[in-house]
Amino acid sequence: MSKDALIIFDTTLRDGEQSPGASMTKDEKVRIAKMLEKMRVDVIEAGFAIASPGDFDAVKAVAEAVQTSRVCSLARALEKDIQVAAEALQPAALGRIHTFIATSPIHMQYKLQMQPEQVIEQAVHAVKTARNLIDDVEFSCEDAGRSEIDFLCRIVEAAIAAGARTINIPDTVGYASPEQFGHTIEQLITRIPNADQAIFSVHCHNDLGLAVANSLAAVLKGARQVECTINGLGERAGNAALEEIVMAVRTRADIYPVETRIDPVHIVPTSRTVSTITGFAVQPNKAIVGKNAFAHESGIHQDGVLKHRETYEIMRAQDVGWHTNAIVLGKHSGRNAFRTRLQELGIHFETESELNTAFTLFKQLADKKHEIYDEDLQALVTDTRAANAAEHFKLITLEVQSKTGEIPEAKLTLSIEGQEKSVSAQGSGPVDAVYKAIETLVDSQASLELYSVNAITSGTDSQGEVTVRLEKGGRIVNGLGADTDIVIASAKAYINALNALFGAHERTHPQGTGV
Ligand SMILES: CC(=O)SCCNC(=O)CCNC(=O)[C@H](O)C(C)(C)COP(=O)(O)OP(=O)(O)OC[C@H]1O[C@@H](n2cnc3c(N)ncnc32)[C@H](O)[C@@H]1OP(=O)(O)O
Ligand SMILES: CC(C)C(=O)C(=O)O
Ligand SMILES: [Mg+2]
Repeated sequence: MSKDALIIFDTTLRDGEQSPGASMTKDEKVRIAKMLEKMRVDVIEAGFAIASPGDFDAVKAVAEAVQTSRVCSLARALEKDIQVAAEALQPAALGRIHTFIATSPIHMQYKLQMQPEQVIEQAVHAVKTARNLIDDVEFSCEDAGRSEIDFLCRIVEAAIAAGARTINIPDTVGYASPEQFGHTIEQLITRIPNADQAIFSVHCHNDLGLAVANSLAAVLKGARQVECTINGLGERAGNAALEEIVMAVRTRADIYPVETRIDPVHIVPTSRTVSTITGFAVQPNKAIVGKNAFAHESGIHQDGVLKHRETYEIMRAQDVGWHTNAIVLGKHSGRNAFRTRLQELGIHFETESELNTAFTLFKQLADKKHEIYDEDLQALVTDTRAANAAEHFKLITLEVQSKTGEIPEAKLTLSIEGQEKSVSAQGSGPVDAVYKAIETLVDSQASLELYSVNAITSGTDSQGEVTVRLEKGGRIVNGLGADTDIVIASAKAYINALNALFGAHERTHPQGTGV
């Protein structure tokens, strides 16, 4: 089936900038415009030239910087707006003036305070004025989503006759529903006698979360330009998201009879740039560009993806500019994902029982911590190996009391060669109390040469990793312990060092003395 071209009109720099707090400088607009050009966006609406001297300069700068995409400026249906837009677009290799006027009864009566006939007259005059200045003129019926169909047919026919080559039908307040909006487009295209002389475009807002659905419904009924923004940025709840439109028509080529020129590999980098410049974070579950859009945490999905990616992915992460999809280890993960990640990290267990111990420890950790990072896994492997080694000393329970103005106290139960022993001790701090309690039971006669704590990853739910170095009679041993509770990590590290000191694998300093 041969496909029609779907023109992608990006208005991140105009409607996107109308989001409160999203305004951009001239240089920022140029930076984003160059990325849009690289992505092969057909039309870039760079701003509303009459809005301010800064926006005039920005439209002009984008017009100078961009060569292969068409650059557009918005203008009310007023001569002065259109003249200023044309002036800003002077340097453009390919320019477009986009003029508009509202067509809904509520806008005409209360905002414009004009009769419908006057609105048609002003629209025609605006289109003619623009056509005298530039070849490519787009006309929009603002609030078309709430306009009467007969009036829309009349004004659009007049605008086409006046020279508009693109007719844009905006759902300005995001009121439309897909079936109804598709029907509106279908009626306009079939009822307007000169409809074949223009490309029909849609511009949908997301007040009911339907911007993309409405745009795609319109495409099915003959719209061949979609106005959209990166990350769905835009007035109020935003506009249709460019990345969703582009990937929907590409992924469901079986449904949509159109194709875009967009190179989707630039989508994620552009999304990030827009987010950084505007300070509007992308929600993690946002389609295509959200951090979780290609991430899998649950074991059944991970197992499926590892066996055959398409079981849970309808697009390739790399196609839209992600480095890769992601298998995120967490409490819902299964053995297949766990084993695969360990293999990628070069960690191999000798026996299935070691892997099982590690998996049990991993699940315990995942209950305490949202996400398990590679560093967590490495610490966990140390713990597993310690847990599987023949141990003299094993931590059974630990309770620490630490209160402002009171001396910290640790109550500890250790298994020493299979026999459980309990003790309490006080210390200058919680860790000191724990170490005194351990020594009361073990009496190792070793001296503590080093105690250090590191957060393994960032965040307050990060694991603390404790390293302890003990020295006895010239023998030096290190112990490691990791836990989300750093006092427990400290106890584990100390006991791990004691096991090394009294076990078969102690490490001796080459000189046999000191550190
Ligand atoms: C749906 C949309 O996204 S439309 C675009 C919205 N974007 C913006 O408004 C951003 C840029 N806007 C601006 O900087 C300013 O509003 C300006 C420079 C355009 C106009 O500023 P002001 O002259 O001070 O007018 P103000 O904004 O207060 O009111 C808008 C005027 O334009 C009129 N108007 C609104 N739309 C149109 C139109 N499409 N064609 C002609 N006149 C229009 C209004 O009726 C009102 O006229 P009035 O002052 O005679 O009552
Ligand atoms: C100016 C027009 C196209 C607009 O942004 C809208 O109606 O939402
Ligand atoms: Mg809009």
